[in-house]
Amino acid sequence: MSALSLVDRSVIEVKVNQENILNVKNLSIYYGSNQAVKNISFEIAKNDVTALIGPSGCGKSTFLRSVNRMNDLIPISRSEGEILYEDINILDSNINVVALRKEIGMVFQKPNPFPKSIYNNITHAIRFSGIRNKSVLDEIVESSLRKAALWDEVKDRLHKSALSLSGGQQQRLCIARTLAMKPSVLLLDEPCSALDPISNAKIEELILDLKHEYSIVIVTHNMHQASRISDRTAFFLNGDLVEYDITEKIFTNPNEKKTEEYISGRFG
Ligand SMILES: Nc1ncnc2c1ncn2[C@@H]1O[C@H](COP(=O)(O)OP(=O)(O)OP(=O)(O)O)[C@@H](O)[C@H]1O
Repeated sequence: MSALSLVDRSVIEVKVNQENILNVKNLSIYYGSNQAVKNISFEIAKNDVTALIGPSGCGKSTFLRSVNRMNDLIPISRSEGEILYEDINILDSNINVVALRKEIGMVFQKPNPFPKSIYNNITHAIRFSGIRNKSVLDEIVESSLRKAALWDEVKDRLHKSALSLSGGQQQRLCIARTLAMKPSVLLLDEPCSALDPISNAKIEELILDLKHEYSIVIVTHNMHQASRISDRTAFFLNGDLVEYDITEKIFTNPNEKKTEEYISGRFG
């Protein structure tokens, strides 16, 4: 038996005992009559990095947005099925969406800091929720920026505009802003696609660090990125979940021919 297969087995054994944080059951999502996600079911493990891959338009972002109900903002969107988070169906009409988005935070493709200071970007939502004590806010700002690996770069200019930061720093600020809400799940929609290779590497390093504390779901078009940072990978095609498995398996020995064709660059 090769050393690699021994490693694979131990990885799989650990994962089997892992707790799930999200349980997707028979989920379908429509925009008017267009069904963008087709009756998918899978479980997302706690403290894993789960990558969603697949060609453009296959439903990755639609699925990701449904996990913190961002699709609610699109009037023609509707969904069927369930996404269970701690046994609560996120899609229920009586869910407190504001509270849900604190628990399940989202970072978008393009860094979108507020046109405010670095400090105020972090504290904006927290102050809104009623926390005004300066030393508490200072502590949250420092710990969030440290977790996002940005503190050392900005600690001397917290009151400067966030827009003065580089693209990569802005994206880490957006991650820090999300972390400040103390989420348990982080949804990342192509967070590196607008960034240079060095910023990209920093975000990947950060994701690997954050997964000890958070469960992370990331949409990426970058196959190398998915294989470098994720524990499990879900391959979407035309709204179907074609295959979902341990990342190493998907990238070395997928079950489905379509998965193999996609990851080897034959389409998409
Ligand atoms: N706001 C919207 N209104 C109507 N249809 C939409 C909307 N957003 C997405 N769709 C449709 O849903 C389907 C899935 O799109 P989605 O953006 O989820 O795919 P994706 O896999 O994330 O693509 P990409 O990799 O290009 O971001 C596509 O047919 C798309 O046209």
